[in-house]
Amino acid sequence: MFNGQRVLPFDQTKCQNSAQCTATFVAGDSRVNLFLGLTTFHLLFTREHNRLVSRLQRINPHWTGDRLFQEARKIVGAQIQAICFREYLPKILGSAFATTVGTYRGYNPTVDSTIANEFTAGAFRFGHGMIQEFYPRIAENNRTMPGFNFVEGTLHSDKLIFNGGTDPILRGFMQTPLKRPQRLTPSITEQMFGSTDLGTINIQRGRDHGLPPYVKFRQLCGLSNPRTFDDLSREILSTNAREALRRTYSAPDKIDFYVGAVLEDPVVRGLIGPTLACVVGPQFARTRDGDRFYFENPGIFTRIQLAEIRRSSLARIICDNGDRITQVPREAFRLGPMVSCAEIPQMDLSKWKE
Ligand code: HEM
Repeated sequence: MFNGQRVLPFDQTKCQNSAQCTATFVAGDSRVNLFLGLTTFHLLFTREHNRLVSRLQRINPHWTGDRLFQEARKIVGAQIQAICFREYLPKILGSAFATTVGTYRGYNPTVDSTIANEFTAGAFRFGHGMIQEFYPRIAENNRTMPGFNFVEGTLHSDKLIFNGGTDPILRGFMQTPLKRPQRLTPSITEQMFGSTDLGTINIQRGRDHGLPPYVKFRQLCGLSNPRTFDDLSREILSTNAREALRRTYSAPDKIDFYVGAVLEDPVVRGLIGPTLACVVGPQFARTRDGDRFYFENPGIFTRIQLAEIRRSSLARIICDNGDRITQVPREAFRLGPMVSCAEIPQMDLSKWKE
């Protein structure tokens, strides 16, 4: 506990004396302090782990500390997978979800679940286009309170601890629409990276990693092979964007994968274009199908426990682990009327009684 909040452990090396002390958290991923939103989600899932441990301890008083830790860890891993495959990916991939991820058919030991270079060095960085310039914060009873510019929210975990905790940030997220189109915002092109910028870094990283050009991915994904920049007009609708490509590249086959891919308009009911969907979807399918511990693989949980995991949701995680959240939209990733947390389904942990 710190300042009345349940927080992560502090990085002691960043606070050797009170005069030069920055509030920096440690977590399983070194990016935990990168952005207040990300820090908030690290906090939520750590709190969920501890919440599950206390509940499971009441249900199974004979379990050892180790057993409680491992069972809670297993459930949180399953909840994250459930949120990823049932709530997040369908919204990112829209109509491409069924064709690129599809239904789960059990563990397949021949599937290589490691991350593809083109996914991490290029495709999944589409998320950089989702970053917004300004994040509103919303207090209890829907009162607005000062929000923060993206850059103010980076590497500033102190703002979480001393400035209202998780809830105003979470309410702001749940009630702010996505940015469209998802172009890189000035914070990350002009402010955060000194003389370079995140778009440039992504392009250069793709080249470092030897990613083939955008047109090669189009071919692999069954799209047309463009001879002119206007041949891209089915996927890149904006004439301004095609004009900018024409000014920047000598020919369509010179376009960097990252640039062409993020300029595509989204697939039906999705948020990314067809070339990105064709790299992102199959990656998640392999991550799932080649994972013996994927939560829906028979034998990982009992059938009754699995039914409970399927009742979990990001909205429920927010209700249970925010500082004092009482209302959420039914689906945390979708704008909608705020309903009482009492209306959000929750797991019945008595199914873990032994
Ligand atoms: C919160 C704001 C974010 C910031 C400031 C940020 C910044 C960065 C930076 C500096 C890198 C390293 C680039 C390099 O050296 O190649 C990176 C990598 C990456 N980012 Fe982001 N990012 C953010 C959000 C996101 C989001 C929302 C996504 C996806 C949905 C994403 C996906 C990735 C991926 C896949 C990599 C490559 C990771 C790896 O190869 O290990 N990022 N990001």
